[in-house]
Amino acid sequence: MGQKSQRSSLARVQRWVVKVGSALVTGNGSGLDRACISAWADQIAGLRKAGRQVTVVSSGAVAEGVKRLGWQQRPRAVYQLQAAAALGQSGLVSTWSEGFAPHHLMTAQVLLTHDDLSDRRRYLNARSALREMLRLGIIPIVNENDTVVTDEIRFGDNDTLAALVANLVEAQGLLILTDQPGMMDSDPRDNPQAELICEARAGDPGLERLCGVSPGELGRGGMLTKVRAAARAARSGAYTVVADGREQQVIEKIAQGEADIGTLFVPDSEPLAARKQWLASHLQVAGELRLDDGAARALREGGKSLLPVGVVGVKGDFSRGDMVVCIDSSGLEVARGLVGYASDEAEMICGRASSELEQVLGYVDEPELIHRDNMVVTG
Ligand SMILES: Nc1ncnc2c1ncn2[C@@H]1O[C@H](COP(=O)(O)OP(=O)(O)O)[C@@H](O)[C@H]1O
Ligand SMILES: N[C@@H](CCC(=O)OP(=O)(O)O)C(=O)O
Repeated sequence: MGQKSQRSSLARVQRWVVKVGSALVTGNGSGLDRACISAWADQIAGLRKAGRQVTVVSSGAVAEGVKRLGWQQRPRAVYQLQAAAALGQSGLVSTWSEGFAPHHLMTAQVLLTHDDLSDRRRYLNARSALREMLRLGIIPIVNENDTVVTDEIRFGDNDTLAALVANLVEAQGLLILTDQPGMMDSDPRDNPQAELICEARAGDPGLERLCGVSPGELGRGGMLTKVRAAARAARSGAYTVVADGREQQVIEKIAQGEADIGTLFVPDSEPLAARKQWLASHLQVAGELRLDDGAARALREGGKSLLPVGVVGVKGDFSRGDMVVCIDSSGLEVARGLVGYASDEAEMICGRASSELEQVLGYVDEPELIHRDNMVVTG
């Protein structure tokens, strides 16, 4: 596929994660840039209005805290960074909230540590809380919980955090806004002649060599963490775009699939295949569905969705969207996937025809218990 068609796929992305770096958010450390934040909020509100979901990952807590304290430079001591982050974060989140207020959109502060995404229970909590916020039309404003992190549980940079959030909410697009037009063929701070790379393959090992060694004065990761974030986001099938957050209507243009803006990192495999791979290896299992022989065969041989009628037993306490394993009558795993109904609902509808769901539950979310797009056959 050519560049144009890949770009135009961005116009179909329904769920975005938009990450903005410290230098941008704080006008290069001179204090929260209300005009920029409000302009991004306007564009994100436009996406919401069109029925698209957006999670914001915003850096800038430390830079803003340092500015408010009147310190001349970023401190090194962890306790000073933590104090600065706590101070800056409250200003950061209230400025985002003011930006969305004219659009009557509510924001919610979400502070995460690495542990939250590596521990199964906390991972599921973070996932269901974020998905519920998106469902309710709230804009989550995510940052690392800098005030409590120690080195072992630190993401370290928000590019990594944003990619993990993209995996978590199953975003199809990750937009990383920074202070450069995109990824250049060398670090523009060392080489003013550096040229923009319009499109690259996410995960291409050659890309890392084109990244300068250190970030800007306020940033944490530089381009290297953005390139790695693109590779990570691609594992769940997401496109990544790195672009200049100061460019007029940047979010809108990218979400419309406009070419010639920023760098597009294209996932290696088709989004669905990548997502299935990720499903198979990255999510913790929350429950189990026992299938009858017909259903086990339909999944293994027919590539079909799992319908409630083929399920004979439900184990575990899970919510809609959680990962469950499907087991055949001899206890062997057949498949795993994201379940369409919570465990109490699944118990009520198992063994029933899809046409009976409304009568049993009083509503129908979808006729399948696990849609084939959300499932990977494992045995
Ligand atoms: N190949 C490259 N293309 C663009 N920027 C690069 C490249 N290599 C290194 N950089 C540096 O990365 C910086 C952006 O990263 P960083 O300072 O961490 O910003 P942010 O706060 O947006 O995350 C740029 O200002 C640039 O100097
Ligand atoms: N959590 C930190 C951000 C760290 C970070 O990654 O910054 P950046 O490289 O500017 O995205 C803060 O809010 O200050």
